[in-house]
Amino acid sequence: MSDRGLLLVLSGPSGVGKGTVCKALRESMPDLVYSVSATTRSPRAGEVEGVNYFFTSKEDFRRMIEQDELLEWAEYVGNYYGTPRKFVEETLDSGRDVILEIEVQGALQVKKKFPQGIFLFLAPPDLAELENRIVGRGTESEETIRHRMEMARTEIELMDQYDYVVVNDQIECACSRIQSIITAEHLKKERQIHKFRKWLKEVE
Ligand SMILES: Nc1ncnc2c1ncn2[C@@H]1O[C@H](COP(=O)(O)OP(=O)(O)OP(=O)(O)O)[C@@H](O)[C@H]1O
Ligand SMILES: Nc1nc2c(ncn2[C@@H]2O[C@H](COP(=O)(O)O)[C@@H](O)[C@H]2O)c(=O)[nH]1
Repeated sequence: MSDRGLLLVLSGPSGVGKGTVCKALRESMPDLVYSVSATTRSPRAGEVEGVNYFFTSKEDFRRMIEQDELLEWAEYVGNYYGTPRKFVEETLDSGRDVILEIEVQGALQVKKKFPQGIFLFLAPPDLAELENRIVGRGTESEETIRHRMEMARTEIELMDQYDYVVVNDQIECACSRIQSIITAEHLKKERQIHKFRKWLKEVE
């Protein structure tokens, strides 16, 4: 039993609002550390290297896979996305909580390797609203939107593999639901550590 930080995995279909909710959450919980992913996708207008993503060539991404530098990775709608392992492990070891904002295939890989993580599925109020949000963001071509919506139907079927499903109806509500979950998980962990220390004393 250790005092490592909590690993939080925020996942869900494209356009549901993961990035938006995660930003609001980090503003209200400034100690929460965001894991910046690597991707082979091209930057969108306004995206900054090392802040939004580490923008990487396919060749470098393959090298990272071969050298086991990624905690998880997935091919999603024609691009690769992955979580740099070392940063996550070092941050958790330092006792701080880390949040990953990743798609579903990757989240389920993390769950296998790291079952003590907290897995949150951010769900849209309904599919029509999800499509409105992806279209409204104005970053994707019609073909990519179609492909991401197809992925969304499969992803939503996997939501019962998560610890929590949080509906993103309103940003502030979704954010405060996640904050309550994090607080409850911290209390749970403290109780477990307390019980473990008590047990250690008894066997000493
Ligand atoms: N609760 C909400 N109500 C209305 N619009 C929202 C809500 N949450 C997010 N949005 C809007 O939906 C769009 C998609 O949000 P966002 O980019 O955060 O989604 P995402 O899940 O991170 O997408 P992706 O997986 O493609 O990166 C944005 O334009 C955002 O402003
Ligand atoms: N499996 C992973 N998925 C990731 C990671 N970083 C981001 N993502 C997810 O990919 C899709 C598409 O992202 P976009 O920025 O092109 O819209 C989205 O669901 C992201 O959350 C990662 O490291 N691993």
